[in-house]
Formats: sequence, structure tokens, C-alpha cells
Amino acid sequence: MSENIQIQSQAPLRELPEPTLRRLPWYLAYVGLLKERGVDYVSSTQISKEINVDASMIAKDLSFLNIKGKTRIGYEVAVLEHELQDFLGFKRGHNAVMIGVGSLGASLIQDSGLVNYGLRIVAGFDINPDVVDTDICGVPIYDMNRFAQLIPSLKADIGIIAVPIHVAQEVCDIMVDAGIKALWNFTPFRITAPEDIVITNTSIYAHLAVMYNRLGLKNSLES
Ligand SMILES: NC(=O)c1ccc[n+]([C@@H]2O[C@H](COP(=O)([O-])OP(=O)(O)OC[C@H]3O[C@@H](n4cnc5c(N)ncnc54)[C@H](O)[C@@H]3O)[C@@H](O)[C@H]2O)c1
Repeated sequence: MSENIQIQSQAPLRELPEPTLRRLPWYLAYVGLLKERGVDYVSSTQISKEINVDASMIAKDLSFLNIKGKTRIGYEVAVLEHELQDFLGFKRGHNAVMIGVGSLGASLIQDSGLVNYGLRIVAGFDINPDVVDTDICGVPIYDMNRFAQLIPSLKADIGIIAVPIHVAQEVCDIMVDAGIKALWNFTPFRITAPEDIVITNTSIYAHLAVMYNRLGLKNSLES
């Protein structure tokens, strides 16, 4: 997925370069594989060969973590996995609410994988009477007009936006007014919010243009 993170506030944690934050989950995924295979130690050179990122860059990225590699042996796999999960916040558990429970919102609620990344969707909100007062995998779906009333008891500080583009800003404003601190925006609309709100834009479609362009170039070179 293409991501565009506007960390507009100085986070209480140390603010890391965005490219580093994008690469750390790659290392985590690879280290998880190594752990499954029973590997005890891994060096940045080994990680580099597998995931095609320069070894010195990996060492630099990992220097942000509270972990030291051993000369010639590398990092202890179990410790590295734990430190990465901890550092990335995947172990902490964040409550989120889904706004718009249509095709995309419902699938994200059903995605059991998000919990592994520390995201618990505790409720959905929609205006469609067909989905309001139902549940998806045990996650209750409420009427959007109850948002401000329910949000304190849900203890969610993240709002996921999966509504039609023309209401994206409107739901963004409602969430900010209700105290939501971070917005994960799946709509193609560039929402705006006060400076202390963290906005992350994600699109699975954004890479398609690049892929089509490269594919077209490749085909034209081959023909
Ligand atoms: N980022 C991505 O990769 C990606 C992928 C798919 C869809 N999208 C975007 O996500 C959004 C949703 O797509 P979809 O296919 O799920 O659409 P959808 O029509 O299936 O679902 C939209 C839902 O939003 C609800 N809704 C409408 N107005 C609302 C409001 N004011 N408050 C609360 N809920 C409201 C609708 O009732 C509906 O259930 C669109 O903006 C689409 O462009 C993004």
C-alpha cells in the first residue's frame, strides 16, 4: 500500500525519518521468518541480501532501536524481533474506530491481521440503516450520529476513514471534534486537520499507475 504520513505534531516518542519507519516492518517480517526457521542470530549483511536493502542502511535504521549487534555474529533474532515490535508500537494495542462500513470498511474490520500490528477496531460507524445496529465479527456498528456520544467509552484515539470521498472532510471534522488524535485516511481526498492531529493516507491504487507505466515501458522495449 502506498502511504503518506503527515506526522504533524511532535510525537512524545522520538520522531524517526519516514523511510526508516517504512523499512523497519520489512526487517520485522524477515526476522519473524528466521525465528520460525529456528535461526538464532542474523547480521545486517544477511538481512541485506534477503530484502535487498543496503547493509549500512539497515545498521543505521537498527541503531534507532535499543539493541546492539555482536561483531561477526550479528543480532539475536528473538531480541531483535521483540525490540522491533516494541519500537514500532505493534505490541502496545491501539483502539480504533472505523467510519464507513461498506466494502472496504467491512473488510478491514474482518482482517484479523491488524491485531498483530497492534490495531484493535472496537466499533464501526455508518449512516446506512442496513448496517447500523449490526455487528461484523463481533464489532458493533453504530449510527454515525452517535459518534460524539459513544467515543469516550470506546477509548479509541484512532479513526479510520472509509467513506465516499465527498464526505471525507466532514467525518474528519466530526472525529477531531470528538477527540480522535490520529486519522488513517483510505479515501483519495486529502483531508485537513489541526496541526496536532496525525494523518496517514493509504491507497492500494497509488502503485498501480507506477506498475502500468513500467509494464508499458517493458512491453514497448520488448516489441
Ligand atoms: N485506499 C485504498 O486503497 C482504497 C481501497 C478501496 C476504497 N477506497 C476508498 O474508500 C472509501 C470507501 O470505499 P468503499 O468501496 O468501501 O465504498 P462503499 O460505498 O462500499 O462504503 C462506504 C460506506 O460509507 C458509508 N457512509 C457514507 N456517508 C457516511 C457518513 N457521512 N458517515 C459515515 N458513514 C458514511 C456508506 O453508508 C457506506 O457504508 C472510498 O472513498 C474509496 O475511494 C480506498
